[in-house]
Amino acid sequence: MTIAFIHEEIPTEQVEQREKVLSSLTDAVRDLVDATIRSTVADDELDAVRAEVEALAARLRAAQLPGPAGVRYNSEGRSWNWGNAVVGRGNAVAPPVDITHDEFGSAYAELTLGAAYEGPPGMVHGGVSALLLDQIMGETASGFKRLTMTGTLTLRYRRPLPLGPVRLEAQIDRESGRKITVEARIGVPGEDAAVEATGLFLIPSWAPLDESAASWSRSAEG
Ligand SMILES: CCCCC/C=C\C/C=C\C/C=C\C/C=C\CCCC(=O)SCCNC(=O)CCNC(=O)[C@H](O)C(C)(C)COP(=O)(O)OP(=O)(O)OC[C@H]1O[C@@H](n2cnc3c(N)ncnc32)[C@H](O)[C@@H]1OP(=O)(O)O
Repeated sequence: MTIAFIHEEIPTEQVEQREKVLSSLTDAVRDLVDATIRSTVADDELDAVRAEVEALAARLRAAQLPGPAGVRYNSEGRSWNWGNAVVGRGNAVAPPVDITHDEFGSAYAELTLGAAYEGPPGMVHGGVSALLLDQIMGETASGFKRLTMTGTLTLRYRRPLPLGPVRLEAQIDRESGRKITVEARIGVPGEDAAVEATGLFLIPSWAPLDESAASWSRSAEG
């Protein structure tokens, strides 16, 4: 197994320009996903749209990475993970979340979950809540200054969470050596939590305890 960050020497300004353009495309694709789920147009119209979508995919495939997007960084300390399943700016499958880190050890996010994230009728899928919680908790544990991986995630689903606006909050509860315990919750803004989470995040034994991003390019062999 190898976990490696990719050093790519692209100026930050260029990364940010690309990210802006890519994010707009991603938003449009998310809208396409929502429109597809909720469309009631006739079957032949669905078929005509499919043909156009296939043509668009072919245009994007004109130049492709050989595999997933990975996590990349430049020597100015800018990193980008556009394929990430939760926060990837190029990933329309990812919920539209933007996490704010208050200070080291605490974070929050507010977003709206639409039809693409449904589990029980009209409710957020429990796995989507877990996905969002795992990410905000992982980022909180890491603080972007050390590599952390989810070891154990415990969730308590207290009440159904309706689709619509949601708020996530996370904070570090305690730390001991390579173990960081994070508490988090997701719910309707201003209401009691729908899901409460406790997670044990681990700094892998092969990773430094605290290090700047640049040296995380080393690999784990195991
Ligand atoms: C180049 C720079 C780029 C810059 C990028 C900037 C930022 C990007 C970086 C980070 C991003 C920020 C945040 C991350 C955001 C989101 C998080 C996403 C989270 C994930 O999506 S992540 C995928 C799911 N996750 C896994 O894929 C883990 C698979 N697994 C392993 O990789 C190993 O298993 C590991 C590493 C967990 C442990 O391995 P290890 O060798 O380090 O530790 P070892 O086994 O020796 O155990 C030492 C002590 O931990 C205890 N322990 C071990 N495992 C435990 C467990 N699972 N639960 C509870 N306790 C556990 C033992 O019981 C012992 O305890 P004691 O010392 O008390 O005996």
